[in-house]
Amino acid sequence: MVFIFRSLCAAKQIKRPRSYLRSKFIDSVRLHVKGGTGGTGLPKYGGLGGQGGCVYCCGNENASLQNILSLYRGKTVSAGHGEDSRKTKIVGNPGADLKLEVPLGVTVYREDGKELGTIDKEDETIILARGGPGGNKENNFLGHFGQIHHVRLDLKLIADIGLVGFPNAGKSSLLKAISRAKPRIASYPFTTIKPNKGIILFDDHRQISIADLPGLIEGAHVNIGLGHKFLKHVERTKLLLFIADVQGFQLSPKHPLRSCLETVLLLNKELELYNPDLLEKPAILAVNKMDLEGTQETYNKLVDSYEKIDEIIHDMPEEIRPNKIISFTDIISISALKDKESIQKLKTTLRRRLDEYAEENNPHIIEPKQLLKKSRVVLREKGPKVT
Ligand SMILES: Nc1nc2c(ncn2[C@@H]2O[C@H](COP(=O)(O)OP(=O)(O)OP(=O)(O)O)[C@@H](O)[C@H]2O)c(=O)[nH]1
Repeated sequence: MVFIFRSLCAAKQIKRPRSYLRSKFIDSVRLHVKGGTGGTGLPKYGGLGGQGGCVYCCGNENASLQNILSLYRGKTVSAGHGEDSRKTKIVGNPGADLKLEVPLGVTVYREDGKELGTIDKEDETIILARGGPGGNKENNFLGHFGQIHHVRLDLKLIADIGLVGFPNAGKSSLLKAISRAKPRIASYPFTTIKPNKGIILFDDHRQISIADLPGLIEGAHVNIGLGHKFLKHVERTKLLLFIADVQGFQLSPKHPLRSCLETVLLLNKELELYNPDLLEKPAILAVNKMDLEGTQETYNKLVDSYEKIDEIIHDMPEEIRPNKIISFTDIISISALKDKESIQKLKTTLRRRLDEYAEENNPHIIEPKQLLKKSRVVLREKGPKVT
């Protein structure tokens, strides 16, 4: 009997997924938060009870939602109670606040769906539950309970560039070649199971962040694979970098082999089905694995097809035809593994396009010469008049 039990356990052990598969990326956490109760006042001497502490969250680039979950799973996150007023200490001390450090990009929602705010910068703070007021004349010297809420912390990665591609296209290889990230690379699809973020460094110390979003496959909109689970992370990126294998993509032997053009159209369609607004973002297409033989011809054909895409799209089968076609600002051929020059070219293009995007979207960024001109005009209009 014991033998059978042990062998069953052993069998179970073998079936356990590998450690990297078990290490989950957590991008949403629910918490029960409770502000501290206010301390009791002392009516005889007019003594005031201390205010209850607050629970709040604060932005920290190095924090993760995993940490919060491991600390507070199944527990109530409570701040300290306010101190009662005593004869020797007529004004009670306030209760201790409780600070939760959260990664940048976290949006906080209350149980009623109300959005409390988003943390985009280091040290930005949102109060999750306020402490109750301490006892005073107005409340008959009885301290009040603090607020109690169920809140959801929802993380959307903040990265300048979102890397979008089907499995095995070479996303991890590109991320490794272009940035300092060390993603897992293997010759079989679905190696990447959680988003990876890397930083592209330039010689003049400019840094651009890039996020690799796994799990996107043909049919993700009907929840095949990881579905659209990670696509929410694309929403906050400024630019989309599509990556496609020049040889095309086949999900499994049961599925049709998609050509490179079909792959890009399918990616386009999956994004459209998730959120059509994503198609408005500037996008660049990188065609990967160009070191393989006979790929130049396929690449040339793809570029030609994209030039007259509005004409040929009607001949495409409906399952791969998007309603709106993304217009790529650039189509670049690369080899993430073997051609450093192509990666450098891609890096420069990404930077140029991001700079253009910043200029268009941030009117506060202006050239020094323009700034001087502007301030002269203001001075002439509003400055002291010389008579
Ligand atoms: N010949 C060639 N092979 C490449 C190139 N880039 C990536 N590969 C190979 O393609 C396979 C998949 O590469 P990954 O970087 O893991 O692809 P991925 O898109 O991250 O795959 P998932 O993790 O499944 O999403 C690996 O065997 C790589 O060695 C390239 O430029 N040339």
